[in-house]
Amino acid sequence: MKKTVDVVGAVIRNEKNEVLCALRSQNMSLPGLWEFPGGKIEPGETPQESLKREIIEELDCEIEVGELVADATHEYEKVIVHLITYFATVVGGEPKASEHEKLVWLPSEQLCSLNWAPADLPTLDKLLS
Ligand SMILES: Nc1nc2c([nH]c(=O)n2[C@H]2C[C@H](O)[C@@H](COP(=O)(O)OP(=O)(O)OP(=O)(O)O)O2)c(=O)[nH]1
Repeated sequence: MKKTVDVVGAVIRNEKNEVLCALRSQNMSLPGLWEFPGGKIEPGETPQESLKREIIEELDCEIEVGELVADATHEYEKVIVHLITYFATVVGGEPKASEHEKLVWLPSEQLCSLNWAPADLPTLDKLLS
């Protein structure tokens, strides 16, 4: 049976209402696809706690976590990803890519120009609705 992983992602918006998009690098699974930064929820963590921790680890900045955006499951070839996304804002430091290939800020209406990880499509639908 395929493993299900619980993953949390941040829809980080700035004062111009742009969204931070992160490109998965060649060292990561799903290389070359765009995602919302975040990662796997560890045992004993709330999704919000995981998200703050992952963003410090991946982007070296502090966020405040807001409302839920989407909660959806996608079956990949080898794994089932249960992705929960939340709106977030940066409250300390500036996002810097350490694991990702690059980061870009895009207005919502341009998000569909990127090639997103399939699990992220319900989040995109919410952002564009
Ligand atoms: N962080 C994040 N992961 C996502 C998104 N969409 C999506 O399908 N994923 C997948 C990619 C990974 O399989 C998993 C997240 O795990 P992770 O961020 O710890 O990725 P990872 O590269 O360290 O995973 P792994 O290769 O070590 O298994 O969820 C997203 O928007 N954000």
